[in-house]
Amino acid sequence: MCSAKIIPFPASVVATHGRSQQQPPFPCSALLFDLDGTLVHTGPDLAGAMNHVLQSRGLATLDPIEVQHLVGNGARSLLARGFWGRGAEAPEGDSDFEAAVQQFLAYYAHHIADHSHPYPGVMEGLQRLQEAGFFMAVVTNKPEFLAHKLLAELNMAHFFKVVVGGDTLPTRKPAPEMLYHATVHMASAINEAVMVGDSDNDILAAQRANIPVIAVNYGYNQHDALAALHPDVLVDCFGAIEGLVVREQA
Ligand SMILES: O=C(O)COP(=O)(O)O
Ligand SMILES: [Mg+2]
Repeated sequence: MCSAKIIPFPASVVATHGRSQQQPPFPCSALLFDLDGTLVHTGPDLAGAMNHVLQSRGLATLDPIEVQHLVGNGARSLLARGFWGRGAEAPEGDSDFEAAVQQFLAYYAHHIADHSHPYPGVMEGLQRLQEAGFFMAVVTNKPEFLAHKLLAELNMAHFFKVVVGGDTLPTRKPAPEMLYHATVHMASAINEAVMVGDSDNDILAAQRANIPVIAVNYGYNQHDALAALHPDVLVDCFGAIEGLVVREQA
């Protein structure tokens, strides 16, 4: 059984983001979905590409579970964390690192859907949400070409009117611009949108855009860490989402 838990906003969140708690179901026309850890379990293929790069350089490989906890800030950041540990930043102007990034991207692009698959209930849930008339977008920190490739290989591309990647704009999540961009390209408005994601970046981006955010705890971040960021609702499976949104008529 799916469950959805409303996370009460403390005064600090209200003061910082200027928004009082909204109660679901949220009236909206647009749903903005994070990709890795929310729609698709990509961890094993990301780990495969990471370990390919590490191995080719004679370095120790990483446990795939460890790699998936490093996902969420794009490919360069993932690789930097794989090389130097959690919290590491991708260096600028380091030609060796840039060569490793290209090696990672090339390998990952060829193996992007070897093991990756939508989480349980995602395909059916997206189908019902589309039939209910929601406009849907993917808003991911993954490079845009990889997001398109993954969605095409998993037969998911037809659900989405727009895909915004980590390199589509000069900024990426947790900045809110990707969310604005997605709604503009769906002929919707930001105040008619709800974000769904599995990480701090998704929750913060939604709070900065002043829109409701539903966090999922089956992805790459733990329940308690997510709850501490005060998403509006925290769910433990994708099927809970359709009970939390209601299609707003224009
Ligand atoms: O960091 C990535 O490559 C993608 O992460 P996201 O889809 O969870 O934004
Ligand atoms: Mg994610």
